[in-house]
Amino acid sequence: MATNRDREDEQKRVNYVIEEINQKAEDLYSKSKGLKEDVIHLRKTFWEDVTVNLDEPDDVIETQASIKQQAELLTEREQSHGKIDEQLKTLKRLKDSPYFGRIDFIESGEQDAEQLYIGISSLMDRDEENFLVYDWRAPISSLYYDYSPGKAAYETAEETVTGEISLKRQFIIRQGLIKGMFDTGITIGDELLQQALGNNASSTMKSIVATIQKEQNKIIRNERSNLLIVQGVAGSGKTSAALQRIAYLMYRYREELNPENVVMFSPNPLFSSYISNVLPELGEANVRQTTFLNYLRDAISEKITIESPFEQMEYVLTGKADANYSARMESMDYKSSVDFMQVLDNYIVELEDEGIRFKNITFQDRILISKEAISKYFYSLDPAISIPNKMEHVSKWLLKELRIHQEEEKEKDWVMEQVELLDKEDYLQAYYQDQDQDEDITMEEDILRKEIVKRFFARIKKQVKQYKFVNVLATFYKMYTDWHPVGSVPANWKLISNLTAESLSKRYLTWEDATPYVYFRGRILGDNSDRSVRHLFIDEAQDYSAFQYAFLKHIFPYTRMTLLGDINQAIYTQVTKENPLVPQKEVRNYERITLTKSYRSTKQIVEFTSDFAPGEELIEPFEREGSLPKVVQADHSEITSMLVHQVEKTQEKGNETIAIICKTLKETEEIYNAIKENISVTMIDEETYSFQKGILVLPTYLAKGIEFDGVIIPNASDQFYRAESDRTLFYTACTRAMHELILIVEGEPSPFIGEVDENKYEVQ
Ligand SMILES: Nc1ncnc2c1ncn2[C@@H]1O[C@H](COP(=O)(O)OP(=O)(O)OP(=O)(O)O)[C@@H](O)[C@H]1O
Repeated sequence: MATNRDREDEQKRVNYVIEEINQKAEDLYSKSKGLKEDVIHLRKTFWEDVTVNLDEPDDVIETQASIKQQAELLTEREQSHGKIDEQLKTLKRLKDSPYFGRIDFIESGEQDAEQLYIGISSLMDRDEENFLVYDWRAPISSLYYDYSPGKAAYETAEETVTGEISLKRQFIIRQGLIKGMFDTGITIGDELLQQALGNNASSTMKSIVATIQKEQNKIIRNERSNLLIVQGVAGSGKTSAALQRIAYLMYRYREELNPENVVMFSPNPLFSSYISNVLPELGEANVRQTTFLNYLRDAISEKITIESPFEQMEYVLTGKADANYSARMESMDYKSSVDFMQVLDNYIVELEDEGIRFKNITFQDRILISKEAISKYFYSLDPAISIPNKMEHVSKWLLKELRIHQEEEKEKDWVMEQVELLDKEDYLQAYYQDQDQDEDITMEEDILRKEIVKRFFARIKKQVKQYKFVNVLATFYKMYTDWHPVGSVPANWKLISNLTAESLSKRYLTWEDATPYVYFRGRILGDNSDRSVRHLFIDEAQDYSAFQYAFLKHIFPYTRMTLLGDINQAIYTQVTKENPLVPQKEVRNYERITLTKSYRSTKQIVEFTSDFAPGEELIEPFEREGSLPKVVQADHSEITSMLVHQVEKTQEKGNETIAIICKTLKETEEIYNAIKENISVTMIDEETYSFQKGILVLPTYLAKGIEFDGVIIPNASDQFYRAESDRTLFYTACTRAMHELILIVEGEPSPFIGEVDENKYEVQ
């Protein structure tokens, strides 16, 4: 146990460190000021210090060299200034809270313990001799996360260092003052973690560096695996681990990795903004964050509408009355499988001989090069050439043909009409430009005609370079109208084909067709496989289909992947089959880490939700006490007033953010309209990018990955959550709660509540 004396000593050290920080900051500041003045001066006098002489070729070269030298000097000063700015920012962060942990470590063979203080960034003393603070990502800092006092070891690049930890101490330091200090024994739990988890939810996620747990540390520091699969129960810190892992990798590979090399797929835009503070809080820039939907939208770059996964979900949940419901469900199932990729591949093989659709190249409503001619040229090429390479040949051929057309167009009457519309400046510019390029052309009119046609053809040429002459959508459409896959197809294949063709004819891709289409497009036009991406993180990985995984592997063949998810929260039921989170033989060369401890919710909530969790995985609560979940019975007429009453009661207990989580968007809108007159409430939909503390109403699929102080399920009756397929939704909704969970039931409660041991909740 730390004594008062210890605390005084520690505060003295904090004061000393802050003094050092102040001193360093001051030194840096004056250096920075000097540099800033240098930069301003250099910019002002740039030309004065350059010798400009353009008389002779040699002089020109000398002038260039002189400019280059001056520019380099300026860049170097600017960069140093930028670096100092970064250092000053880090010092500012350290000044508030220089560190959060201390380890006393006696290395094997040594006599004395070394005191290591651990914080978000490393800090040397003024003389740059001793570490006052170690960066939490330094190899030695892993001691703090992996061990309690006693025997311990850590890995460096060269060796394993063994020894003994004689003291492990945690701190809460704010504004330079120690607010809390705990010594961790072998058996004592993590008090800092207790405190952190007991706080209210915030509208943005926080970093967890002070309290990373051993299992999480394995994920964060994993450097071996090309594919790291993390199956973790709800609230086990998967997203947190992913973000600290990014910060770790950025530190570890600082020289080679920059934020553009790391991509993170998030479940929805709200989630993206929810997590966007973590990396900056750790002193790192945010990496490329997107949703898979947006990624596909960008990849298509055509005027085609893509259904969002949420719209698909809404259909699955509310579209049962549709006559084509079962066919569509079958279609989703079929198109989510890897087998479907094989179907596309078979179709593509046939396209090598015939069937690719092209578009006419037109100009002013005249066909310059017909689609038939393009097709003929395409299929006359050597069959051994791949389809995308043939496209390249076609593109080059078209550009050549266009040049001939351009020559012909030049002589036509419309060109002269356009020449007359040119303003004076364009006129002169065109004249001089062409004179520079081609001295033979002396006739002014000819020059201007040429310029006009060039301008008009520029757009067509650009489109040809982008392979816009290929009608990918029509070729894809034909797969459903003029072709039949070999092998087994779903029973409703005819109907599925008709439905798909119908939506394609409206330039609409359902979510289940979107990835297959992007894959197909890439196989025809050439994939723009993104080699700049070195690390791909996929959060909520249980919601991706086997097809989508196969596609991602195809697009990012050399990228290291970290998949994080929870099979219990697989709300898109058709995708769980063949999901990499489910252990299986086929996935090779991967490492799998399982997280079983749930940190988000109180022990009472975790014990309640575990009883109806869909899977068999072990779920362990973190020992944080709270009140029992409440099941509140209400008549139809009093549902709204009961909901409002429960919200108010939950607020009175000090909970700031309360989410009313509904099954569908339809239900969300109904509830929102019913209560908005009575309380101040915000509705969250697919377009919502951020939220404030307060009362929110939203569908489960948008609450994914996020947490709230209190959660109220407004319709936890068997009418809403009965089917087995509702289980993951219900589980996901309930596990969003940190401190309070209330379920309102009209009539019979959901059978999932019936599966819970009766003394794990309270009935009202
Ligand atoms: N080591 C830790 N220290 C402090 N807080 C933690 C730790 N691990 C997890 N938490 C907290 O637990 C909560 C859940 O973490 P996170 O959202 O990362 O879990 P998750 O596994 O992604 O959850 P889910 O799958 O349910 O969305 C967060 O509030 C997070 O800050």
